[in-house]
Amino acid sequence: MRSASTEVIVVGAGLAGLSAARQLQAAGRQVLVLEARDRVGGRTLNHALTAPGAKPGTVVEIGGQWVGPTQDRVLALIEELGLSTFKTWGEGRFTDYRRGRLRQYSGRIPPGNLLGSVEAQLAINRLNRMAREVPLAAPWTAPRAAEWDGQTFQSWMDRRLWTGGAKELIELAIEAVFSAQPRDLSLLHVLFYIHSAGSLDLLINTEGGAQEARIVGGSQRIALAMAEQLGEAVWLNAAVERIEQDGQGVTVSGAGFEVRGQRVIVAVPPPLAARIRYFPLLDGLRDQLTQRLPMGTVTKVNAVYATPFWRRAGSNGQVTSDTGPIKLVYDNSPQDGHVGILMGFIEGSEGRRLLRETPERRRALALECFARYFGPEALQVREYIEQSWADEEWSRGCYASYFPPGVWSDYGSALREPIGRLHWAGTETAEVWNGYFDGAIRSGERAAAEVRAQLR
Ligand SMILES: Cc1cc2nc3c(=O)[nH]c(=O)nc-3n(C[C@H](O)[C@H](O)[C@H](O)COP(=O)(O)OP(=O)(O)OC[C@H]3O[C@@H](n4cnc5c(N)ncnc54)[C@H](O)[C@@H]3O)c2cc1C
Repeated sequence: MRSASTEVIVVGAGLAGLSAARQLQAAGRQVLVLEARDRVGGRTLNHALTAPGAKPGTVVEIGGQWVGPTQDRVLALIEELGLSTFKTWGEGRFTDYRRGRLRQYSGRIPPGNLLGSVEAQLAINRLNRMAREVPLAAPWTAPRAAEWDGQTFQSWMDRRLWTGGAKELIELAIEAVFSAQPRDLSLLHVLFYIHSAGSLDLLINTEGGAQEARIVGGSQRIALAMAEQLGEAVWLNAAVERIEQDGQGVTVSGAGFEVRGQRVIVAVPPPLAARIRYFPLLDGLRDQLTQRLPMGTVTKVNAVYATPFWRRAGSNGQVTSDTGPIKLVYDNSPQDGHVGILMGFIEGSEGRRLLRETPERRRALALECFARYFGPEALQVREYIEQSWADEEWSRGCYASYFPPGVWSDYGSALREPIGRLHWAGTETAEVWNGYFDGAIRSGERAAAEVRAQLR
């Protein structure tokens, strides 16, 4: 039995947990991070390429990867850790595939869909305005919270959007941001998320938005660098099963380990937090909240080629499509482009539909999409990497939890509120950039500040 005693125990070595631990250690506090997996980084994960022609050590991300403007905490952390970023590849024309037609275009508006694009932009402006009315700390106190949390985003689209083109574009944006369908999401949650990021434009744009830049060496380096600084304060293969509070402190345990501390920060996604057993029992409101925060569904596909051949044809590698399973594609090649990588997302309903398919069938369907957008050269793949996040024991979905109708209104107050010696972190608890790296880091720093205020 491995055992230890410390001041603060952090459950989860994702960006939230590691940021919390880092802050506490910097403040001179004793801290121990317990991580279920045999690695740190949670929803960030680098994959070392094995494709012939790939330089040794070249990685591609199979979890989260981008950072962008206004994500100030993650950008500052990247700098503090001595890491750097590079721009997402954007030179060349965009590709749109719709109703069986392939078109390349420059600028932001896909051709042949002018009315739909104009209506979609008006809808985005309207959503941005509505979002500003949602208080980030307490979305359920928005003046129209009852109305907005009483409907799905799909109901709003059905009432407000007239053209098929606008419906398709807005639906694609929702799938891209939440890896869920408009029918799954509360309108209030969509508005909260937009305000949390700043605007829907910031959420969906590459240049000037959340997809603007990548991290040299892969995004998992942020977590790896923090874990290196924390050294022996991070225990891997330590899945927390039980958290027991008493008058003097708290005992956190799992198979083969037990740790005693003063405070605990639980920095795992809400559905995973619900799988830990708590003594005394958590109150019903908190437990029912975590029963109602499902994770999105996404499989991320990276296909490696000898060269980024689409660039020769004037394409920037970015695709929007009405035909799945991959409806969004990016050029994910390494910074120097010595091999080419196309990355596609299988999101929401498409992702759910393919969960029970064989890996061979998923691969065939994914490559069929790349070939549809970039021609038969896209079948000459040197390495194919797919990551299904719903199948991951310690994530059970991605990009993050989402709020169905009514959850913010009836349960929102239980999201961050500490319970005795328990504090809650994780990107799902963030006010700013909820669901993103930046939100995860902010949540960890907020939880660390809460704990510091309690420790004598
Ligand atoms: C495919 C994909 C693409 C994404 N794209 C982006 C992007 O481009 N930009 C962006 O900003 N964000 C992106 N995201 C979201 C981003 O990755 C997350 O918001 C962020 O990494 C969450 O960090 P976290 O620390 O809150 O949670 P996590 O990373 O989930 O960390 C939680 C940790 O807790 C551990 N854990 C769980 N249960 C237990 C337990 N019982 N005991 C011990 N440990 C436990 C887990 O193993 C994990 O390491 C993406 C995510 C995915 C999957």
